[in-house]
This record gives sequence, C-alpha cells and structure tokens, in this order.
Amino acid sequence: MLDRTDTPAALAPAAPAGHRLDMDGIRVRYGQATAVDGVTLSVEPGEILALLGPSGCGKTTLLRTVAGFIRPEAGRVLVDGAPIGHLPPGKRGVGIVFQSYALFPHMSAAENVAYGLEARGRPKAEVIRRVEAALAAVRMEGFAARRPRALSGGQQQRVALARALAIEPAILLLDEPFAALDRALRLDLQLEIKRIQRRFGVTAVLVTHDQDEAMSMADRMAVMRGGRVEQVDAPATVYDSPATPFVAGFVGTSNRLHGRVEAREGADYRVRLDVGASVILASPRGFAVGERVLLCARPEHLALRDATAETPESWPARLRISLPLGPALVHDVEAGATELKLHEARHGQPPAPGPVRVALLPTARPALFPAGDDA
Ligand SMILES: Nc1ncnc2c1ncn2[C@@H]1O[C@H](COP(=O)(O)OP(=O)(O)OP(=O)(O)O)[C@@H](O)[C@H]1O
Repeated sequence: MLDRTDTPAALAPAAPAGHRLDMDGIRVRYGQATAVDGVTLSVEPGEILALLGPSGCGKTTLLRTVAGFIRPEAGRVLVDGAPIGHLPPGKRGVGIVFQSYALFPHMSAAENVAYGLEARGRPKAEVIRRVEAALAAVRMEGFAARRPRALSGGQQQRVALARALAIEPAILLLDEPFAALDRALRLDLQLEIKRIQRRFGVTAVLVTHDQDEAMSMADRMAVMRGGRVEQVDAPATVYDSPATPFVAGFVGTSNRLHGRVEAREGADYRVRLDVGASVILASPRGFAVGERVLLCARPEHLALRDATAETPESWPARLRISLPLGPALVHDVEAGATELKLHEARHGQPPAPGPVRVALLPTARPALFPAGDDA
C-alpha cells in the first residue's frame, strides 16, 4: 500500500485498495458485566467508521476484540469475509494507534516504525524502503533519527501512525488517537489521518467519545450505549434523523418537549405540546391519536418570537440570556420547568432577557418518539 509513495503516482487519488471488516454478533463479558452486547457492524473497504458513545459503553472493548487482544464470548470478526478469530494480534493485519503514543523511548522514530516490520521478518532493504515511505506519508521524513522525547506529542502520534501503516494493515484501528493532543495539534492530525486514509484507501475504525471528531472524520458513525449500537449511519443522517432519544441527545444538542398526538392530518401529526402549543409534525414512525410523544428539536429548529405575538404554534417562555457566537446567537430559554437552547442567525445586538415566545420553525423536521423511548 505505502509503496505507492515511491512514485509521483502517490499523489493520485486513492485506489479502492481497502479491505472489508465485519463484526458479527460480538459479545464480551468481564465477569458478570456485559461490556459488548451482541454488536454486528460492517466497515466497507476504504471507509472510516467511528465508534462513538459515552465512557464505558464498550467502544474500546469492541476495538480490542477486533485487534485480537480480547476473545469474545460470542460472535466473529471477519476480514474480507474470512474469520480471523483464531489469529493472534500480530497476524491479523491490523495496525493500531493508541491514545498514548506507545513508542519505544530508546528507539529513534525510524527504529520505532521498523519494529513491526522486523518482527515480521521482512528483508532489510524492504524495511528501509517501507520506513522511509511511512515516515514520508505522515510528513516526518526529516525526523527519522529523533528519539520520541525530542518530538512533540503531535509528532509522536504521527510516528505511531507511520508505525501502524508501515505493516500495510488491512484494517487501521484508532483508539482515541487525538485525546492527548491540544486543539490545534488535534486538528492537524485529524486532517493528516483523513488525508492518508483517503489516499491509500485504508479501512479504519476510530474510537472516540467526541461527537465533533466523529462527525468530521467518519464516513459513518455507530453510536453505542451500554454495549449496544443504537444507530449506525452517515454523520448527517444521525444528526438529522436520530434513531432514539439517546442518540438525539448524545449527538448534537437536543431540546426535549413532551406532548400528546391530537390528530392525524394527512401524512402528518398534530401534537399538543405540554409547554402550551399545537404543532404539525411529520414522522416516519406511526403514532396513535392520544399517544404520549417526545419531540427532540435541534436548537436551530426553534425561533424566538415577541412575547405579544401569540399564535397557536408558539408558546410562552422567558429568555434568560443570549450569547453572541460570531454570526450566531445562542438563546438560553425556560418554558416552565423545560429548559431550551435556541440557535439563530444574529442581526445586531442580542435581545434583552425577559418574556418571549418560542416557535417551532415550519421548515424544521424534529424527531418524534413514543414517550416510552425516553430513557
Ligand atoms: N479489564 C476489565 N475488567 C473489567 N471490566 C472492564 C475491563 N475493561 C473494561 N471494563 C468495563 O467494561 C465496560 C466497557 O468498557 P470500555 O473501556 O470498552 O468502554 P469505552 O466505551 O471504551 O469507555 P471509555 O470511553 O471510557 O474508554 C465498562 O463498564 C468498563 O468499566
């Protein structure tokens, strides 16, 4: 794979060289506790799949199962359709980049990158060639002789990435690789990994608890909770059409409004919100008239209205504060016991705190769930 860096053709767009990864019904238990609870996921050749979820949801356990450090109680890991469960980590064709750089401190950058190749008994000339190519791919060719302690955190992580890529892995596993880096370095390395991944068509799994990172890096994201996958979709789909209230709250900000279905109007529902408004909503789900529902509205789905502009589809509230964020305004609003966040374009000065009304924008497509899904 990295051999393509040997020629100017290395600058050509990615060839579809990636491999397919399947996780099929993976279950992992630590004693009595189930850490991964029957996860089935596929990663297409050349795709980055992010495993996103709160601390303890099983992301790292799932990744380590793919890597071969953990033997699952049930389920299979397959690469290009062939089970790899019987293979030890070193024989699985996976490259791993961890949160901590995990470089050998007494070895130079080049020696660190060479390590995996030498352990696999590759001929010396090939090792030299691949180390050079891997360091060049992460733009660290000028640092080959440096020890890790003479490199910044971001540079060390680039070397760790070069080491993972040098073995030409079928699958690249990234376990919170940016967590130890400050914001600027993090963005640098995110771009770097995305660039390399695109260029070489590497299939990758990225573990992160950072939704922005998952949004920007991943082709698809699997949102996990309690050892299970609640949704796997393209980032924009997860944001626009969350599968569960948990996903709606974990990915992006979600305003939760309870209500009751008043009537069916064609393909839409008229919902009476508890905050005191009646709104028309579309939903792919089916609801019965009278059913209790939960509306999850994004901050940009809602708008402030004048306190005197009473309409059936808006409700009374109090503006606590408006924060100008460049060209936008974030309003912090309370409607009885319900707290709401609104996001609007800013025109001039922020409005003063006090009585307002809040309306659901007619173009908004908030997610609607049965009230019982609210957990
Ligand atoms: N070696 C272990 N022994 C016992 N329990 C463990 C072990 N490793 C993880 N767990 C538990 O398994 C569950 C899943 O842990 P895991 O590290 O996979 O979650 P995670 O989503 O990666 O979390 P984080 O984002 O905090 O790294 C957690 O409840 C955790 O406490």
